[in-house]
Amino acid sequence: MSILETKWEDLAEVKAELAERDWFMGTSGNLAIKVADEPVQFLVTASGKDKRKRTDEDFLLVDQFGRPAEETHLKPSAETLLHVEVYKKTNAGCSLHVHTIDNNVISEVYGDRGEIQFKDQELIKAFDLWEEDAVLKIPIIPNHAHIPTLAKAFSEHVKGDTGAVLIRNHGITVWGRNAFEAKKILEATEFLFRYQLRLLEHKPFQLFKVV
Ligand SMILES: CSCCC(=O)C(=O)COP(=O)(O)O
Ligand SMILES: [Zn+2]
Repeated sequence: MSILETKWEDLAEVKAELAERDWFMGTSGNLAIKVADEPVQFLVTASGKDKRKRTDEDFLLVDQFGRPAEETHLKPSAETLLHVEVYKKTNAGCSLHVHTIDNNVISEVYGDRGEIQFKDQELIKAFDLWEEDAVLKIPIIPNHAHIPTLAKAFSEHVKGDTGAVLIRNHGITVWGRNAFEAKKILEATEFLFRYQLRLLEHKPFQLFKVV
C-alpha cells in the first residue's frame, strides 16, 4: 500500500469508530491526517457529507493551505483551516473535530472563563500529565462564523504536538502525533466532560470551585 492509501485507511478506521459512537450528528465533524511533510499535504473529510457512511469520496488530499492538491469535484471541510493550523504549527499527524452534546454543554457552562480545568482525574494522563498535582487546561474559544477568524483564535492555542480546543456551542478539535493518539485524546476529553456534567448534577457547588 502507498503512504496515501495507508493514511486513508487509518483515517477511515478512526471515522468508523467515531461514527460508532454517534459523534457525527447532522453531518457535523471533520477529520484530517497528514500524508506528507515539506510541503505539508493532508487528507481531510469532504464537506457536508454524512460521516457515518463509508465511500470512496470521504476524503480529499489538500495542500498546506487547505486547497485541493489534485483535480476534484469534492469540497474540503468548511473547517479545513483549523486543521491547517495544526500541521503548520506542530508535528501532529492527525486532527479530529466532533460536535457532541457534552462538549457543547461544557463549552457553554465554562465559556465565560475561557477554559475548563481538570485536576485529580486519572484520565488527564492521556495528555501526558503524570504529576500528582497536574492540571489539564482546555481552552474555550468563541464560535466565530468567519472561518479565518475562528482559525486565528484557534491557532493561539495550538502549541504542542498534542492538544485540544473547545469551540463554544460548536464542538472540539483535538490533535495528536498519530491517529491513535488523536483518538485517545478525543475519548479522554469526552470522558472528562461527561464526568464533569455528572458531577455538577450531584455537587452543583463544584462549578464555583477554583482549581
Ligand atoms: C452541519 S455542522 C456545521 C459545520 C460544522 O461545524 C462541521 O463540523 C462540519 O462541516 P464540514 O464542512 O466539515 O462538513
Ligand atoms: Zn464543526
